[in-house]
Amino acid sequence: MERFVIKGGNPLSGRVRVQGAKNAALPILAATVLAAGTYEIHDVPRLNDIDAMCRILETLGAKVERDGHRVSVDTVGLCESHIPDELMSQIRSSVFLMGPLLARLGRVTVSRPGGCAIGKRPIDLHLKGLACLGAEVAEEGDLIKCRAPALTGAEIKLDFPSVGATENIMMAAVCAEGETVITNAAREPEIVDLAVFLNKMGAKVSGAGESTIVIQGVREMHATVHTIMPDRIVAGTLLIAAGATGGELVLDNVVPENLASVIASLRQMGLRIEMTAEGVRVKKSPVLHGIPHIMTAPYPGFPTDMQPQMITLLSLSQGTSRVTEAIFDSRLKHVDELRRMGAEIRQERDTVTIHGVKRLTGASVSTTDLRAGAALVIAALTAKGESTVAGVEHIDRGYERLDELIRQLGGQMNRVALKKQ
Ligand SMILES: CC(=O)N[C@H]1[C@@H](OP(=O)(O)OP(=O)(O)OC[C@H]2O[C@@H](n3ccc(=O)[nH]c3=O)[C@H](O)[C@@H]2O)O[C@H](CO)[C@@H](O)[C@@H]1O
Ligand SMILES: C=C(OP(=O)(O)O)C(=O)O
Repeated sequence: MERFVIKGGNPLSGRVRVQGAKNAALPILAATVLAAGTYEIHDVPRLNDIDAMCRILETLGAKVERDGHRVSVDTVGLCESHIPDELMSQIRSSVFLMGPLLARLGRVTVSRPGGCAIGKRPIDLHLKGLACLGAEVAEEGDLIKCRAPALTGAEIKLDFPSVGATENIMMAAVCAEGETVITNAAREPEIVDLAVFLNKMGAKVSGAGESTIVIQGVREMHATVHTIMPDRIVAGTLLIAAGATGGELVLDNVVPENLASVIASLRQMGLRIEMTAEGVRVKKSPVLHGIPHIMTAPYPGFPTDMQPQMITLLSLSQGTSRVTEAIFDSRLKHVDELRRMGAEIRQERDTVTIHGVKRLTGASVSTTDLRAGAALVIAALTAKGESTVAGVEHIDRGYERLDELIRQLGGQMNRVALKKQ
């Protein structure tokens, strides 16, 4: 086990190329199962979640080779349709293999997926969608067994625009007989990247990025080469880290449109953000102002994955702000930890009211999820004195070597092994 030891007070400044997106790389790696062949995927971030996905692909019979950010996956020998529980429970994205395995092998057996502990995360919409395409879904104890000798296109209206359900259904439908129409689909940019990948494989997916996605089933698909889109959440986290520490950063490999709601909020607070040819630049701002109310929402709304980092920044901004978490039912666990660092935050169910303070104070804090961890790291980078952040393994799920990056930008952050008791 490791923890981060952070000494606050240094502004983060410099230039960074933002990593490829975890939430695009994971479904795209799962999609390699759809057609036998050797895929080459570039800009895959080096993260715990990617390691876990590669282990699952190997367990299914694929060969995976990694060289830095390049991953090659050979799915010719793929034959296994059961993902063991210890692998399923390591990541949320293990669930993405259901659709592609059903399409390729006609069967799949899984248990409940893991992922960040941010509330109840049922998979009913995934299962309903697969059933609409003709899969027989049986729950036996902890196991979910799906069979579908053939999948048939269908009209599927999602009760909520779930990112994972949209992706799973898209992957199951690409080889189904006939047309599938997904309405109330999620519109996240990672869904567009997945659709681009599937279309390079020979699929016919249109409308990704909009609420209605239409998929014409095809008989044959093939392996391809792809570069993963930039990680909008990592970019947003770094913008907030620069703003909170009073630094100036240039971020390359950013698609500013994908961050529109975050950039709009940061500008409203007084941060100066400019577009560059490669991405964005954030400049020092003398004063930051609170925001009356931010509510998380499906894309293009304010992302739930940026909510914890935003609460840290608002804790250091003048005036009173409110934030409502409307996507997950237990994603405010960082609030207690930020209070221990001197933040003035009151919580009422899923809404927090924040009274900005001038400075936070170093403390020993701990995280049980990825973005809450990022929020605590940012808080520690601004705080007076030293902080320790435990739960580093959660942060490593989504941020590639965050400690090295922060040091490169002038912050004082070290990874320290916890002594065995
Ligand atoms: C690997 C990945 O891409 N993870 C992202 C994905 O997670 P994930 O795909 O799990 O998120 P969803 O969009 O599915 O979940 C959103 C909401 O829908 C509910 N729900 C979802 C599925 C279902 O079958 N039934 C159901 O009720 C969830 O409990 C949650 O309240 O989108 C989330 C919302 O933007 C992000 O926070 C995660 O970073
Ligand atoms: C919640 C997240 O990830 P996951 O869905 O993989 O748990 C996240 O990336 O913030």
